[in-house]
Amino acid sequence: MSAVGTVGVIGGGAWGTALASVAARAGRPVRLWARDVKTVEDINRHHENRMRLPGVALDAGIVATRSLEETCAADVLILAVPAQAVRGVAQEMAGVLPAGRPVVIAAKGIERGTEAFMSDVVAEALPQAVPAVLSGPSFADDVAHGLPTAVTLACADEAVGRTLVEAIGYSAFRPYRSSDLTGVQVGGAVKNVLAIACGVVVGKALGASAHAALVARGFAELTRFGRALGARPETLSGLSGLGDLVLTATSPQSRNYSFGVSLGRGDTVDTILGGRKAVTEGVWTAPAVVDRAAKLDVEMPICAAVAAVVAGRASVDTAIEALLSRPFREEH
Ligand SMILES: NC(=O)C1=CN([C@@H]2O[C@H](COP(=O)(O)OP(=O)(O)OC[C@H]3O[C@@H](n4cnc5c(N)ncnc54)[C@H](O)[C@@H]3O)[C@@H](O)[C@H]2O)C=CC1
Ligand SMILES: O=C(CO)COP(=O)(O)O
Repeated sequence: MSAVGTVGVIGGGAWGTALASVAARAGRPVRLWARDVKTVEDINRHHENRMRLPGVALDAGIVATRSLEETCAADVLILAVPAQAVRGVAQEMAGVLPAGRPVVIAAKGIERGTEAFMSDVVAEALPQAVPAVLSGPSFADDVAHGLPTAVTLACADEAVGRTLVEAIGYSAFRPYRSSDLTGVQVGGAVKNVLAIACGVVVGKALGASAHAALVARGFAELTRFGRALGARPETLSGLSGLGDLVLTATSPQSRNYSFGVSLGRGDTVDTILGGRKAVTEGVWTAPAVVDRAAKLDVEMPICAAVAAVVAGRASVDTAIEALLSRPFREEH
């Protein structure tokens, strides 16, 4: 792959907007596709995404558009819509994306119904793309404000991976290269589900010891699942795995964690989701993780508890009771 000129970002949410800022800071002309007309107007007129990333001044070189074709003409694409929307958007892109273009998947989750990882969804819906995955501990707000961040960027083709790192990396946004797409996606998907569980523990005031235990046992689940899928251990304990779990499972800035805190305080799933515009990926990925893990015969009791609570099959108290009643066992 030759040097990168323009970057096209697909998705006008907080993360797409933050990544557009990153690419602009890395010196790339950026085109950002958003479905929502108000977002497009906002970015072009006011250089701000007031709906999804308020208070962040955007580089005037970022041009927003509703034309997928225009955006897909860029040298590199970043796909930053919510995980459950990736297939539909990728199918739309299929008609306009030139062959051989790298598509960096920035969504974190597993597709419901198929239990597919995002790179598999893209491989099916957008076969002409060269898939890559960007994931790691990185809140959109931090990244957009230029605070230091390190992430993992995985691509099976090493040369393309290097070019992508050069295309979007700059001093405060540091992508580490990897070829382990599976491992990177396992971390990004599972940590959101575990962050909900950790939020519940905090919302119910079960104590810092319980919170730490849940992070560690959650990481054991994430690792078991990843190993069964062929992920590399060093990926799971790296930025996109343990790194992102630590961030998301402990910070009120996280939408998944704060969703869990509200659940723990007694709010219902419908009330919490009804009151927020931003996506809470763990809610949608929890059942997909559990179904995929069952097929692999991998035990994931914390993820199963979250899936049961969000589906209304168990109350928070019943789910906690069930976890605390499990037999004692060897630690692994
Ligand atoms: N916000 C963050 O700090 C980070 C988010 N991510 C991931 O990025 C993905 C997107 O998240 P955010 O941008 O934060 O969400 P958001 O809730 O801020 O925005 C979602 C955007 O997607 C658009 N959208 C929804 N369905 C769509 C569809 N079918 N077609 C086109 N556009 C659609 C919405 O209009 C909205 O602009 C998620 O998978 C999330 O886990 C990853 C790292 C950090
Ligand atoms: O993925 C993220 C940070 O790395 C964002 O987490 P939330 O979606 O929970 O806010």
